[in-house]
Amino acid sequence: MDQISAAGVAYNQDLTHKTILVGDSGVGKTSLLVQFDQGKFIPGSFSATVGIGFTNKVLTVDELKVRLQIWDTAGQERFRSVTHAYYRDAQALLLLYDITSRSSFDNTRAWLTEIHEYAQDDVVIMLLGNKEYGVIFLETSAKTGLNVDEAFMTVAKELVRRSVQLPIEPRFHLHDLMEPEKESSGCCGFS
Ligand SMILES: Nc1nc2c(ncn2[C@@H]2O[C@H](COP(=O)(O)OP(=O)(O)OP(=O)(O)O)[C@@H](O)[C@H]2O)c(=O)[nH]1
Repeated sequence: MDQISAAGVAYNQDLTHKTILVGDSGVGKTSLLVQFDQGKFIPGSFSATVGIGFTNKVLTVDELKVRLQIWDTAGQERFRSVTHAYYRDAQALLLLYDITSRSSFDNTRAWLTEIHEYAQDDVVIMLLGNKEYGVIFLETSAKTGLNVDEAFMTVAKELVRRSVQLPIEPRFHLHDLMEPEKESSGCCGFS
């Protein structure tokens, strides 16, 4: 039955939205889902997903419960035909690439071609750049203005954060240089 959110949106909370993670092997699909589901990252040796499995998550959007059934697929080429079979029922697809791997980004074009071929026309598609270089990362569009303000604001915030964390302190204090106070002889004091 439809529920009305605080924002006046009618939405059936009983619906489960099939959401699929796709992308090259090793881009981090399983790791992303584990992080989202369990809030942890297990570094170490990479074991490629074989087959397909799902995790259920319920999110709250404007006070509405949104049920996601998130499928983690195997990125290896030999499992591709299995993955295609799942595209048809998907309401959302998260296409991952690894920002440290150029080939995984180049291959997103082929992934999108497959998505357009096998998935529903109105599927929600999100491109995600996973992993990190230890630098701030944002994608922008000078055309649409996407993240343009955010890019400069993010840098400005980081500059402020660093200056707050690392205040410029004098390396020594004046009183460290002064001779220890001599015992007052009483001869020269002011009274
Ligand atoms: N540094 C770093 N390593 C990551 C990140 N995400 C995943 N990894 C590592 O990348 C390797 C591959 O991650 P997986 O999550 O198994 O990749 P996958 O996309 O599920 O791979 P397939 O199952 O073969 O499709 C593992 O060694 C992870 O620990 C990340 O955000 N940062």
